[in-house]
This record gives sequence, C-alpha cells and structure tokens, in this order.
Amino acid sequence: KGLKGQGHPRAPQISSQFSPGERFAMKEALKGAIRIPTVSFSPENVNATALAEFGEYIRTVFPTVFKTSFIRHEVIGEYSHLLTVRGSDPSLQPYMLMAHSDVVPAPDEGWEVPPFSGLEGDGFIHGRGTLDNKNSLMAILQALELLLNRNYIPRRSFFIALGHDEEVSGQNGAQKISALLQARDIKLAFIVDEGNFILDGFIPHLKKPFAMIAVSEKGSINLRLEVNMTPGHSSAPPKETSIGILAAAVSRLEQTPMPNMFGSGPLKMTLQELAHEFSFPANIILSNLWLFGPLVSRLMERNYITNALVRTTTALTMFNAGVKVNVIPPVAQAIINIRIHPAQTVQEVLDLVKNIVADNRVQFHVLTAFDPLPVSPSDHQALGYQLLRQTIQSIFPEVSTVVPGICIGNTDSRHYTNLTTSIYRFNPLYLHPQSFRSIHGINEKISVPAYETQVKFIFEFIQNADADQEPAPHQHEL
Ligand SMILES: CC/C=C\C/C=C\C/C=C\C/C=C\C/C=C\C/C=C\CCC(=O)N[C@@H](Cc1ccccc1)C(=O)O
Ligand SMILES: [Zn+2]
Ligand SMILES: [Zn+2]
Repeated sequence: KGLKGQGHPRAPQISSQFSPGERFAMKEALKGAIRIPTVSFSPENVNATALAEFGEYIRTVFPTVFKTSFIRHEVIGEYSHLLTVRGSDPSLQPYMLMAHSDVVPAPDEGWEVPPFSGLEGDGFIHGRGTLDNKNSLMAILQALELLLNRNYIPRRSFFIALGHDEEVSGQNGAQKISALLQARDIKLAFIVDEGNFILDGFIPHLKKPFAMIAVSEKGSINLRLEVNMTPGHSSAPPKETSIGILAAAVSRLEQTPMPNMFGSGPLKMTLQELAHEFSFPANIILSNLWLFGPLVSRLMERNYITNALVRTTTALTMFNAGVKVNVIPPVAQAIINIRIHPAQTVQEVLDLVKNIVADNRVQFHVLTAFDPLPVSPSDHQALGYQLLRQTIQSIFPEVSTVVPGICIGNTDSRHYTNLTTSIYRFNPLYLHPQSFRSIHGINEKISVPAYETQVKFIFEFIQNADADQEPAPHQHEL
C-alpha cells in the first residue's frame, strides 16, 4: 500500500501565492544574509562576530517566527539554532528541517561581484552561500514566517536545526543539537537536509531534468601521509628525499583508482528508476543492468561526477614540505580526502590505500573517518521520501521523475542517525553543471525566481506534512 495521495500532488490548504511586497522582502532578506561573512576556516577558526550578527539578523527579519508562543528557540553551541515548532496533534511523530549558516571561504579573485556583496544583477542574487546553504536556511524561516502570518498552526510538530559549523565538521552545532534531542528522547519520522538537486544537463542524451533525493551519503577519511628523513645540506643531496618519497606515494594513489563498485549500493535503483526517461537504446540498456552493467559502469567512469558515484575517490588536497631553499627537508606531509562508496568501509579503504602506497617509510595518520551512511527508505511507505516526491510534483510539474540516489558530499544530517533511519538530502532547486562548479567555487549565485520557488516548496511541504497520511486504500476497497 502506498501513502494516500501518492502520485497526485495534493493542494495545500493555504495557497503559496505571495504578494509583490512579500516577494520583494524575501529576496532582500536573502541578500542581507549573504552580506554577513559567516566563514568557517576550521573547527577552531570560525567567524564568531559574523555568526553572532547572523543570529541577530534572523531574529530581525523573521519577527513572527521568534515571537510565536508555540515555537521554542534555543541557541546551541553558541551560534547554532534549534527551533521546536509544537504542532496541535501530539500523536503525529515530528520531523526535522535542516540547513547551515556557515560558508566556505571566498577570496575576491575570479568573482564577477564581491562574494559577500549580496548584489542583485541579471535576475540573480550573487554571493557565497546563495546555493550552499543560506538559501535553504533563509527559505525555511521565510516559509514559516509567511505561514504564521497567515495564522497557520501546524498539526505535526517539527524541528528546525540550523548548524553554524557544517563546513568544518558540525561538531559544535549539529552534534550538540543531536545530543540534546537524544537526551530529550526525541525520535523523528524523517529529516530533510541539503544534498542533491533537480539535475539538469549532467547526463548526455538525457534532455529532461530529474530530481534526485539522496537516501545515503558517502563515507569519508581525511588521511595525513608523512615521510620523515634526516635533514642536511642541499649541496650533497641523498638519493631520495622526504618530498620525493611522498610525491611518489601520492602520485601512485592518484594514478590507481579504487575499485569500481557499480552494482552495489543505491546506484542500481537510481538507474533503473531513471531508465524510462531515456530514449532507445539507452532505456533498454538501463533496464537490463544484469546484462549491460559492465558497459554502463565503464561509461560512468569517464565523467568525473558520475565516476564519484561508482567508486571511492581519493583527492590530494594539501601538501606541505620544506623549510629553506638549501635545506634537505626533514618532513613532508600530504592530506588525502577520501570519499567512501556506500559498499565499502573505512577499514577496507585504508587497507587498499596502504597496499597502493606500499612503502613503509610513509606513515599514515587518520585525522577523521566515518563509514558511508545507512540507506534511508524510498518505498511507498516512506513518509519523508513520499512527501518530498509529492511536493516536487506540485511545485515542479515539468519534472516527471524523482529518483533515490547518493550524496557525494557530506552533510550535517549524518550527525542525526541516532534520531531517525529516514534522512533525505534534497534542495528544491535546479542544478546545472556550471552551478555545480560554483558550489565551494566562484560566482555562486541563485536566480530570484529559483529562491522564491524554494520558499514556496517549503511553504507547501510543511502543509503537506500535516495532511492525512493513512495508507491509500486498494482499488477494490473503494
Ligand atoms: C545516475 C545518476 C547520474 C547522474 C548524477 C549526476 C550528477 C550528480 C551531480 C551532482 C551531485 C549533486 C549535488 C551534489 C552537490 C553538492 C554536494 C552536497 C552537499 C555537500 C555539502 C558539503 O560541501 N559538505 C562538506 C562537509 C564537510 C566539511 C568538512 C569535513 C567533512 C565534511 C563536504 O562534503 O566536504
Ligand atoms: Zn552545505
Ligand atoms: Zn558546503
């Protein structure tokens, strides 16, 4: 049995038409948020002044949210925010919406406009955080503010968790909120966080966009490789130096891809559900992976994004060595950022890495590591997944396919596996290859209509979560 209304977007009780004044105010509110440089550099180095200012800012632009009697607001870990919206029906299990206020650094170079200007031009709001993830944070609060201004009282309780250090691990924000909710014995029906998008233009020959809701995310290892050698005068160098040994080791890692894990994990499900979107012969190929799996797997390896879906990836992200032009360096260090395919574990990947490096002069230090996240349900009974699907169909009627997939990046939602088995990572936005590169890159921007649609999506989603969710009757029961 599926959920009632499945396949038929239900009309929300309150129309998601916003007045010109409301639409103006919502874009101005986002611009203001972008102007506050809440940059995270490391867990120990966040912009505390900006984060404090951001906390004041959201109180100012969303006054109704912060003064409503059935909403409790708590500041956690100094700069994260937890809102508890008490619904009128305590028998309904609560859910949680998530976003984060911090952003990655954005040096001015290469940007069309300064990254913290929040300037509007060509129908876009420009700046760091417009896609990752102040858009979501502001859209959640904006949608709630608009609902409250229309006297909406939610039936189902929900939490809004707004982390302030997602970009540097979430240890002071999401982890603390999670511990607090666990101490309060909270169990959640589901969580919705950032993650995948409505993807457009990522797959050759697939002209239509499709929505991908991430039901899992890759694991991760940050690994430091280190070589120590005796220092000395560069005029009489040894045959090998710490730099040379380490460079050869990381080069071997870069040149030796991890095994292709196509066929294990949620990817098969993604491709099968996507098959009908393709024309002949791709539709037949994708519907018969038992036969064509090896071909599809080879094709996916060729592109750097789809490659990340079929295997564990190893990215060399930092390299440090040397103290002076004429000194043989005592130590060389490199950081490898590894993203683990859902079918592998931290231990398996570490064993593979050590075998590839195969040099006992190279020392390994695991800085951080976690396994891939469990796969959340995406069947007809999966409330969170079905609510997302229904809301996508209502807000984006041109998107005919919604598929479960994996998130290649990590999100704060991974800190909440103690509260629910149903975690969905989805941004109600179109993503094109160019906008994908702008996330953590340059010229990050969101179109004004896209942001309005994101607000509309959450405005309807909250109402959909309050609609009756009894299983749909079988045909013969009608
Ligand atoms: C069959 C399917 C075919 C095609 C799919 C095509 C394309 C998939 C394309 C894009 C994927 C879509 C979206 C992914 C975009 C961004 C990743 C999402 C969230 C990442 C957020 C983030 O950056 N997190 C940080 C968190 C972190 C920071 C510090 C330490 C640990 C974690 C990260 O992951 O680095
Ligand atoms: Zn993010
Ligand atoms: Zn990010």
